[in-house]
Amino acid sequence: MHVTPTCDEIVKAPKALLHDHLDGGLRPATIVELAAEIGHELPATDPRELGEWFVSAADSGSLERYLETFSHTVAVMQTAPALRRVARECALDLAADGVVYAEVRYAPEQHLTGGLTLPEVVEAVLAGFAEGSEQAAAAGTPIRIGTLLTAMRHAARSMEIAELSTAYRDAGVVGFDIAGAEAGYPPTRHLDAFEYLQRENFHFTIHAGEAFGLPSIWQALQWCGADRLGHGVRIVDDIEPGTGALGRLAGYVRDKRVPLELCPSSNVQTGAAASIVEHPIGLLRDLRFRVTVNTDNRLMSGTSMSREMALLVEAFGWGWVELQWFTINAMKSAFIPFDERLTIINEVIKPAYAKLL
Ligand SMILES: O=c1[nH]cnc2c1ncn2[C@H]1C[C@H](O)[C@@H](CO)O1
Ligand SMILES: [Zn+2]
Repeated sequence: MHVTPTCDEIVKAPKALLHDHLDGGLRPATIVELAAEIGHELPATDPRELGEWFVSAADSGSLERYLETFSHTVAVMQTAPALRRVARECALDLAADGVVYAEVRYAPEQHLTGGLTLPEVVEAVLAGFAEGSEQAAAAGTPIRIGTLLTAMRHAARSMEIAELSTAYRDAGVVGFDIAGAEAGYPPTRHLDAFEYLQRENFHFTIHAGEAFGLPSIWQALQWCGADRLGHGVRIVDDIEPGTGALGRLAGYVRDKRVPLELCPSSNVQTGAAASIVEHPIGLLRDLRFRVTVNTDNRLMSGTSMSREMALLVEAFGWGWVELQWFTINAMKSAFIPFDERLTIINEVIKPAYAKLL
C-alpha cells in the first residue's frame, strides 16, 4: 500500500544529510544579533524580512549571484564565539528536524578577517558542534555531525586546507571539498591537494556539475579522484533523453556507485534545474544512480532536510520506500568509518522506517 508521508511524519523520520554549508544555514535572528555586535550593515534587520531577503536574493538563476549573499553570513562569522554559536545552533536545528547524521562544510579561509588562525577557526566550529550535539541528545534528538573543510576554488589555499583537514581527522573533520564559482575554475587547479589527500587515505567530495557540465564532473572523478560529487546534477547531459541510454561518463558514475549529493531547491535557484518537478532527480532515481537528497544552504533556500523531502514527495509522488532509499544511500556514502555507518543504518534508520513502510 502506498502511503503519502506527511510533513510532520517526515520531520520525525531519521534522515542523513551529506551536503550542508555552515555559512548557508544561519538563523536569521542570529545574523541580526551578531551583525549588531560588530556594526555590519544588513539588507534588513527584522529576522523574518532578512530570511525572505536571503531567499529572494539567492533566487537569481545564477550561481555567481547566489554566492554573493554569503558576504553577510561570512561577515558575522569572524570570531571564535560567533563560529561556536553558529555551529551549535546548526547542530540543534538539524537535530530538531530529525537529521540523525550530517556532514556540514565551510571554508576556514573565509573566517580569518577577525584575526583568527586556521586551527582556531576549526576548533571553534568543532566545539560548537560538540555542544549542540550534546544539547540535542539531552533533548531526545541525537545527531552525529562530521565536518568537511572546504577550499574556495578561485583561491589558492587548497593545499593548506587539505593539510588542515588531515590534521583534525581524529577530532571530527571527516572530509574535504572545494566550492565557489565553477565556470572558469576547474577542479584540476587543485590537483596537488587532491593527490595529497589520496596519499593520506582521506576522503573528499568536489562541487562539480552544478553551474558547469560534464567536463567538470569528468575532471573531478578522473583527474582528481573525488569520492562523491557535490550536486553532479548535470550528469544528465550524458543521458539520452527518451531512451535513458548512458554515455561513458554517466555509465561510469552509475557503475561505480558514485554518490550524487543532489540539492533540489538550491539547483532551482541557481538555474541548474527549471523546477522541482523537472529536476533530474526523478530520472536519476529511476535509473538507480546513487542519489542522495541534500539541503545545500538552508538559509538561502528557506529550507530544511524535511522540506526537501516533502517537496520531492509532492513532485514525484514518492513514499517511504523512496525516502528510506535516499537516507540509506546517504548513510552508505558518508565519510565516517563503515562500521559506524552500518550501526546508524541498522540501529536507527531501518527500525524507524520499518514502522512507516
Ligand atoms: O552550491 C554551491 N556551489 C558552490 N559553492 C557553494 C555552494 N553553496 C555554498 N557555496 C560556497 C559559498 C560558501 O561561502 C562556501 C563555503 O561554505 O561554499
Ligand atoms: Zn554546496
